[in-house]
Amino acid sequence: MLVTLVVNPVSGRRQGERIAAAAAARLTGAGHQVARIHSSDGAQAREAVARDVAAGTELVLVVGGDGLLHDVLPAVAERDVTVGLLPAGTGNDTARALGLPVGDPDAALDVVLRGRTRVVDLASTDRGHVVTVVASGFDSKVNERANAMRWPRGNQRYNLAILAELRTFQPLAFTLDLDGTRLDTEAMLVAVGNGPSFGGGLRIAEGALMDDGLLDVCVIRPVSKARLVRVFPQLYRGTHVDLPEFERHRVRRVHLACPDVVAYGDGERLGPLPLTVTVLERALRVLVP
Ligand SMILES: Nc1ncnc2c1ncn2[C@@H]1O[C@H](COP(=O)(O)OP(=O)(O)OP(=O)(O)O)[C@@H](O)[C@H]1O
Repeated sequence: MLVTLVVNPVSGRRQGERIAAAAAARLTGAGHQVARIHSSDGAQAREAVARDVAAGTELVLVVGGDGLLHDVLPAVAERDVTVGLLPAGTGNDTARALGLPVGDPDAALDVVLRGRTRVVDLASTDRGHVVTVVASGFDSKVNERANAMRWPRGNQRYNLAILAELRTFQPLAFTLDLDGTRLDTEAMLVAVGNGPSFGGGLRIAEGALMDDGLLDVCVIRPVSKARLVRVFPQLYRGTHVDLPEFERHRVRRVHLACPDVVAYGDGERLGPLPLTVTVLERALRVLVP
């Protein structure tokens, strides 16, 4: 089989190179022909993948996190090619949603070599496709703050940004269009889930299925800051969906508007609202356990 290996050397704790080298050796040993893409950013990676897909590669193996897959989605969505994932990122929410082993590159490569495919939907916007969650509100304000900080690095930066945002955050006035029905609502955040989780296992859209032809629009209505801090851990279990402040709408298309709020998709900055998100059914063929 003709395999394209695309690697983000800076994903996670810079483990991409090591995982990619081991994968290339095993794939070659199993008789596959492996072409490695060398890129220094996501846009270059996307262009190179698009070239390989046009030239007939059969499998695009993505070694990185949600961000790298997000970057190459336009080159593989709705194309006659299969995508394999070797999770090497920080969050790896796509891999989690697909039930792939996270933190065990050998086991992830076993999945690739066994080759069971699943066809999943994508969330489509005019700023690219998203495979997991489009999020806007409290979380995107935290992201904006963290991205503007030079210090400290890693998780500590996010923790500081959360504390700073908690001090000033006020519920936001969203206007949503849900398959043609308008909803004006105050919210802490609005997340549009194709998959269930973002941010490394925060199951904000618990119950979202990646192949149901629908997007789960999840609204967290205003809660006090003390309650927000108290219920936050429930996001890791997905049990927040039973709270009275949680509201869900399953739709094919949603338009989100809210002044001074940006949206993130797959953890990458999509830009300021307004934004329309539409389900793109059966758009990605991916290897799963
Ligand atoms: N070849 C590359 N060189 C440098 N940066 C890249 C490359 N490919 C992608 N990137 C960028 O690196 C950033 C992080 O990518 P990635 O998602 O792979 O890792 P992560 O952030 O550690 O994981 P996750 O998104 O799962 O938390 C993304 O913004 C992506 O655009």
